[in-house]
Amino acid sequence: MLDIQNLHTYYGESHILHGVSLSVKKGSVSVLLGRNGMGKTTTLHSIMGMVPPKEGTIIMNGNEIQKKSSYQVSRAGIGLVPQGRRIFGNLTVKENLLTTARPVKDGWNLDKIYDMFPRLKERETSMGGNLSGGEQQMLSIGRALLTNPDLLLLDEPSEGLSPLMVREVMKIIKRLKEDGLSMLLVEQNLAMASSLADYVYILNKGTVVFEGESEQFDNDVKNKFLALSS
Ligand SMILES: Nc1ncnc2c1ncn2[C@@H]1O[C@H](COP(=O)(O)OP(=O)(O)OP(=O)(O)O)[C@@H](O)[C@H]1O
Repeated sequence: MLDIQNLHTYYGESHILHGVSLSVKKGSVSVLLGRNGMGKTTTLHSIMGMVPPKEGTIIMNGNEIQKKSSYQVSRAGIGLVPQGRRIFGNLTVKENLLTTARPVKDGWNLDKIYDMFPRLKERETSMGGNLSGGEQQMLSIGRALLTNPDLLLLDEPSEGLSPLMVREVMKIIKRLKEDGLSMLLVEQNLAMASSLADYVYILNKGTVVFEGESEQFDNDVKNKFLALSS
């Protein structure tokens, strides 16, 4: 579904991604790991056209998108749940959900989102800025789903959440996976990453230093490439 080859991305003169290649198969979850500052968010932003790459190709459903703007990438079928959630604080929950929605026959609609996240229905008229971190994460996921993406990019969805909320978010992502949604997940929470991944990539200084099936992502790999164990 998504195939990235040899991506080079810069911020001004700073060369951040050095030839990143990765892919997401239809209906599967690829997880992108790496310590802080290694280029995970930059990879997602490059895919979304927010920080366009200088070199490389990004193919989504057979079409090259590396030169498209963000709204075109969204129309090409990619949704983003951004790091830090990026909720519109001065819009209500319902407005947050509908502002970027793109209805599709038999796709996600407001009722389906409220079935999946009953808490958002209860808080429909609350301002986005007044929600808890967990509620904002639900809202951010719901907002992205309402663009009816074929592929969902999630940037550290567990960041800053309580253990209880991390489990909730994990359940939601599992359910989306069971429903067949393709996802590229950036995560620092190794337990969450391990339980959701079909395929794992590890980034180090803008280069993929490990890739493999989730079974190959064992403690040796974690210790060697992440200097962490789960
Ligand atoms: N807007 C920017 N301008 C200049 N440099 C940036 C900018 N955003 C990120 N960087 C730099 O690019 C590198 C990669 O950052 P990136 O946010 O992609 O890392 P990350 O792996 O997602 O880490 P984190 O988990 O901390 O978000 C870092 O060295 C960072 O300082």
